[in-house]
Amino acid sequence: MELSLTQPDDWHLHLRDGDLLEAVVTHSAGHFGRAIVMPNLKPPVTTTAAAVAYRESILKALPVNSDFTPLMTLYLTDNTHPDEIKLARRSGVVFAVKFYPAGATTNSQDGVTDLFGKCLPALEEMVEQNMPLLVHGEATNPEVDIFDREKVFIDTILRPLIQKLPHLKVVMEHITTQDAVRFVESCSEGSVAATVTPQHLLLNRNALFQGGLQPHNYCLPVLKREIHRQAIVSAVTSGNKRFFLGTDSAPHERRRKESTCGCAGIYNAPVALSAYAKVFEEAGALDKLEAFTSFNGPDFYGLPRNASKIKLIKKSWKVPESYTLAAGGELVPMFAGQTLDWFPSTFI
Ligand SMILES: NC(=O)N[C@@H](CC(=O)O)C(=O)O
Ligand SMILES: [Zn+2]
Ligand SMILES: [Zn+2]
Repeated sequence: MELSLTQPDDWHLHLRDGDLLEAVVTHSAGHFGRAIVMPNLKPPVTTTAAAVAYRESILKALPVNSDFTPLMTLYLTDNTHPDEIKLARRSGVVFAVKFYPAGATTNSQDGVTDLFGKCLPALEEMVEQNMPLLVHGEATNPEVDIFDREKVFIDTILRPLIQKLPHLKVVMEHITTQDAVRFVESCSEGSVAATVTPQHLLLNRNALFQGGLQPHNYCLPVLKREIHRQAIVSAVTSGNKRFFLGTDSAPHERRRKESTCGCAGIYNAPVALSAYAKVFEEAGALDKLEAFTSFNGPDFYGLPRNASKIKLIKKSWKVPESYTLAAGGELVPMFAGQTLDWFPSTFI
């Protein structure tokens, strides 16, 4: 059996820079037509000039003949000036602005400390420019239980934000809870949407502790209870246009994952399409897969759907145990060493 799909895009991707960029970009470019590239580098991509330069280095790292298109983002800070948003829109290469609450996740130290106090002028300009705000939706108050951070963020930041700026386009990234599903479903289509990762569709929090601590299953927002996983699966397989593919593929070297203070992030780019196909197949909803992978994202962003197609072939393949980096070191992918059922062929 095989499926032919309009070429998918990845609406949430970490490509990093330097050696890591060289190592990972081929995996994303092999399957996806475009990707929204996250700006949480060190230092973060806070200006259009930096986004343009980062885009150049991504294009340089691509295999020859690849027509993969990176869609760049700006990293919102307390000091982002509305003029920077205008510049971003005018550049034609920046497609969204990313809101990291300061301290919420990897490289978020320079993120926002007070959205309503500091960022309203920039957000109002984003409404003007029809520039989406992409949100890492977790409360950062250390007293909030880590498993409740998404829900508390919705109640304290996201709902008030949408009430204040109903015309702001918002993507709640990597949703992990039934609360987020309900919230997104309650908002108007075309103004609020969500991306969903393979790990939050296929794993629950038991996967963090199965047979011992499993650092390669650690990402933020952290995996949740089974009821939440099921709610997210129902949402994406229902065909609701508000949900679309965003892998959140977030490579960290093995030594940084297998460490006394391990980094958050799962490297899933090599397995993402196989993993999504598994979710839809198990839900008996393969007919809804293409909208999730290839239609809902571009429709939300107001971009054309891709013209080319890819094939997913139903045959077993073994995920490599690791990928070796040119400069030494390794990346361990999601489902390392395991067998998956759907094999993504290159473009047809
Ligand atoms: N998801 C993660 O656990 N990590 C991401 C950051 C993010 O998307 O929050 C990273 O950049 O490593
Ligand atoms: Zn995030
Ligand atoms: Zn991410």
